[in-house]
Amino acid sequence: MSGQVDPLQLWQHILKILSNELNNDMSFNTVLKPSRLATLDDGRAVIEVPNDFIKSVIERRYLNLIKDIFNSVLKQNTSVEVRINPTGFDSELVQENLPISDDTSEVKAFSDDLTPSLNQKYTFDTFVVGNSNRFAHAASQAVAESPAKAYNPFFIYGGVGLGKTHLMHAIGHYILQRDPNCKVVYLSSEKFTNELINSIRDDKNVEFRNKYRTIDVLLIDDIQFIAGKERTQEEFFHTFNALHDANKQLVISSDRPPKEIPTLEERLRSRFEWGLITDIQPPDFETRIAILQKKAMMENLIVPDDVINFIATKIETNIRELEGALIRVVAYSSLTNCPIDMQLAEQVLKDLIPNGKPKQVTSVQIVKEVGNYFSINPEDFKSKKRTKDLAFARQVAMYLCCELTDLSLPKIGEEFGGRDHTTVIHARDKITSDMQQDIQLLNAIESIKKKILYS
Ligand SMILES: Nc1ncnc2c1ncn2[C@@H]1O[C@H](COP(=O)(O)OP(=O)(O)OP(=O)(O)O)[C@@H](O)[C@H]1O
Repeated sequence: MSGQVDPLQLWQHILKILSNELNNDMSFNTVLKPSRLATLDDGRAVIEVPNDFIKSVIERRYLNLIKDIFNSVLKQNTSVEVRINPTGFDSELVQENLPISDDTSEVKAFSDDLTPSLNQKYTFDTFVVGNSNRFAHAASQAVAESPAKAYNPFFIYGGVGLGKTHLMHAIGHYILQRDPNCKVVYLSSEKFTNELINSIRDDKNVEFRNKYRTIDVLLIDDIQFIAGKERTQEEFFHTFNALHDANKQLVISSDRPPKEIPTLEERLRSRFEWGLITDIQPPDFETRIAILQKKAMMENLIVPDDVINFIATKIETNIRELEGALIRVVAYSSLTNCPIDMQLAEQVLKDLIPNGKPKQVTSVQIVKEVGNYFSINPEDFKSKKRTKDLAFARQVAMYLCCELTDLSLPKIGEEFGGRDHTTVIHARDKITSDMQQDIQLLNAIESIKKKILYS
């Protein structure tokens, strides 16, 4: 039977099943998608992947599932081997030990042809409105209804994980729904900077300018990262003017208001203040409950009210963490086959300190405990080395820094040898996702956390 199968088609089919099974875009896109079925002979499948990291993740986590799918699709016992063969894969995947581009899959920037790539989940429909975000939500809707007419620029600021990106994407979706030909571009200011640097390097300034000055709606996230980058500010200033003069909509987000962004040129600051500035505050208890209920409903999860209340009481300041806690409880229940109840929730979330993150934890303590656990020298966390074990331990440590400290993402990057904040975002999201599928990792991280918090 296997002799008649087109490996390419078969692999596409298997990937499709895997994607459904895993119900997890991030692992799928980053680990499984960059792979191919090289040969299939006599019940023996060889899968090729671009690097050792992907190989080891597939072997550790997905091999049995892949085998099962082969068996059921081919109706014969199939052995599966994973091999490294970097040729023919995207060069980024091959060079890097980590198979991931800078963007998290949650928030993909647009592709080079400026096709918007917005997270499907971030719409107005899925956004829960409460006192903390009512104004930002209403203003976002007004902007989406009448781009470049209501408020231009529209500036949203607020703390980490409070829904700024969600609202920006919702604006993008809404505008595109009404006018699919509208050129809507979403990107982070970091991406803007990187593209600018590339354009300078490749002598493509004109192309860069034309690209950004011919769009209808520019959604630019995390503008605070252009602080101190003079050339980027200069270029963004011209982009801003060109778009604004042409009556195009600009939506800008930041973790703080324009006047508090250090080393932001005055002319940019004043432009950011031309339109409407609105903030998002941490959600109140009722909104946290509503967010958890909505999330559970969207994911078809049945979570008892007392567990929802418990999570909403434990986590007050960050909606991403709120969702993360719910996911952890649900993952733990499905991995251990225990029902979701208060006992389980208390066990899974016992290390969470009420009222947000414990301020006293430092990255040094985290690196020490993670290093102890994985038998890695703390110094190595800052190094350029990227051996498999070290890279993984570093991601765990970055994840814990996001969870347990108040350090900003760029600051965490700095603590790990000057790595980019997008690397930190990737580490955080990857470990969050891995924990949902790997009970051992979940337990390991719980035990490291306990050491950090209580010893
Ligand atoms: N009001 C809300 N209703 C439903 N989900 C929300 C709401 N606010 C935030 N979220 C969810 O919380 C998570 C974090 O939100 P988002 O990424 O938009 O935060 P952010 O403010 O852009 O954070 P950062 O500063 O880290 O970029 C997302 O999954 C988002 O969908």
